[in-house]
Amino acid sequence: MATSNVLELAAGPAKDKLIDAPMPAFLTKIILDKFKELHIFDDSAHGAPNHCLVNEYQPGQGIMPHEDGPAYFPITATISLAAHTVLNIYKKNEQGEREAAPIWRILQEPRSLLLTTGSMYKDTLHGISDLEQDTDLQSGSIANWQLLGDKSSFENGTADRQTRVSLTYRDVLKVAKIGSALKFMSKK
Ligand SMILES: O=C(O)CCC(=O)C(=O)O
Ligand SMILES: [Fe+2]
Repeated sequence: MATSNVLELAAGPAKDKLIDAPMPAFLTKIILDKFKELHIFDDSAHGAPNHCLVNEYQPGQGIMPHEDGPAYFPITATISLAAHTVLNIYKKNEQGEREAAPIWRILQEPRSLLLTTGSMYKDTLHGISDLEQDTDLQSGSIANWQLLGDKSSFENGTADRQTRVSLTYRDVLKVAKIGSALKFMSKK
């Protein structure tokens, strides 16, 4: 599958561990205040996100269905910039395997915020198809159709993908202070 370009700032030495480092101002200004105002991360381990993934998707690029997993406090805040996409949500069957067809499609508008939490975080997978155009955009097929800010861009039922940048904010549960992280690395 054609996938996005990813910028990961302050990734940790172990996969599920974050090296404690401040996020750059362009990822925190305005946005983190807004999250506070909306009480999004009030109950999370650090009371605020400590990690942000920046993904850039060209038309035709997507991301394989996956779960965000237990390394994070179970809330994901995704800001979409520049263009829309359609996020496919998949349920797991009794064996814990992903069902073939998505159960919901979520239309993420440019400048929108999507929060994934609760059973949506724990019991479903999400992915973005590697399409150049989204089709069947209408109330019967898009779960959040009634919540859209500007339906006019999607009213003919199709929308060409354009370059989209997403900011995915999460609270990584395990954080290594930089001092102990350096000790850890020098032991190798
Ligand atoms: O770009 C998106 O909106 C999805 C990204 C995502 O699922 C992730 O980073 O875990
Ligand atoms: Fe994800």
